[in-house]
Amino acid sequence: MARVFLVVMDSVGCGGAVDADRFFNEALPDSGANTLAHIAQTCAEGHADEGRSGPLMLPHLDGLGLGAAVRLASGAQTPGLAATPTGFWGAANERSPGKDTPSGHWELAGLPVPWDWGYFPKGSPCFPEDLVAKVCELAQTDGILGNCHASGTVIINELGAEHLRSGWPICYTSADSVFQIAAHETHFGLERLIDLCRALAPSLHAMKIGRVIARPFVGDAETGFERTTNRRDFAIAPPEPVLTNWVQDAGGAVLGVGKIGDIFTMAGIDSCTKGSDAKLMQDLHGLAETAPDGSLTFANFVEFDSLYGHRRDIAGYARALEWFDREIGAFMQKMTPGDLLILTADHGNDPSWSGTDHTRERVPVLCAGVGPGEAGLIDFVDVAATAAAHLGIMPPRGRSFL
Ligand SMILES: O=P(O)(O)O[C@H]1O[C@H](CO)[C@@H](O)[C@H]1O
Ligand SMILES: [Mn+2]
Ligand SMILES: [Mn+2]
Repeated sequence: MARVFLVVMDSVGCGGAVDADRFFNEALPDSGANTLAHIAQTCAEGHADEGRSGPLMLPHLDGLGLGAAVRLASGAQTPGLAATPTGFWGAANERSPGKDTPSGHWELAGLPVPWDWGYFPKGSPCFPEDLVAKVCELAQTDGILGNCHASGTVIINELGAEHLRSGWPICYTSADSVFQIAAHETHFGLERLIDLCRALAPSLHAMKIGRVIARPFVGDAETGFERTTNRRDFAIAPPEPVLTNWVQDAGGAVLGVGKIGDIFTMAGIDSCTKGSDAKLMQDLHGLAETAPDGSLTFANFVEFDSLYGHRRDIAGYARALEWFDREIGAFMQKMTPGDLLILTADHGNDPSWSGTDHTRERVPVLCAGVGPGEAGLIDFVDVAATAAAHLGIMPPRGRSFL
């Protein structure tokens, strides 16, 4: 019996990317950004004690080789992460010209991004007039709000009241190839927001903008505004078959957990569950019991990134890692002979860094169900090749490191 559980810890990078100097947060290059090392160092200094305390405690992940992977990737100090690995571990470098979620996931699934993504310039307005006109026509509004680079939680608090008054959608972007629309779930309407994003997506994809994202929120000016989990992403489809297709074509079931369905536009995916990370973790535990022989379970846990990395919340990120570590320890107890668990990440999002955008970093690659052993410094596509080879599939790209 062979099964693969490929689990992406969104944004849990480990520094050391060879081209970090070509990626930026505000005006600062990402060289030196290191999500895991900087969290571990801040925890050890006693400066990340909200809702937790002391050095970063990740016994299961560190036991597989997390600290060793950080040190290999970047040479950084990893206080608290000092175990001798019992898993099969390494660190992977990304080649795609992008440090966002689709770039990372496509490449982990065997397809480096074959084009340059489109981006919107800094400043305001940042969107072309014809795009703004199209939004207004589809939304039936006289204008849009935002029209700039922004953090999603900041901009709804700045413009939420104005949005309720005018009814105009809040449109913003980031350092990633995204066009995001925030709108109130009841005042603007959730379905209306999702329909608007769906209708806009083809024109934005033609500009090589990777995703149109609906960002619904609730609340009012007095109590404050808060995003809901009803986010929807309309992404460009991968232009070539990826790991999910390889497995499906070989007759295996492909079970998505979390954003995976959106990221791959359901290409090669039989079913996908959604919800908070806590709910997704229950789904993952359930799949340990039910995923069939020959299957790929492909999961993404996004809250490291969306709740803590972009918000530059070091203590929150540490809490999320410690929760995940406990859960993954319980998951490993449920694994049966022939199961391969691969834990990795899609990019960095160093919560100690300047700005609010992702950071270009290597990512840890940790395997349970095999080992112990060392994969060394590998490429993102080798993750796909390893997963495929474990299921008896000859990978068209990459090299299995097992
Ligand atoms: O600030 P928020 O809205 O969370 O946006 C973040 O989420 C986007 C999509 O994942 C990224 O491009 C980043 O800018
Ligand atoms: Mn991501
Ligand atoms: Mn992100």
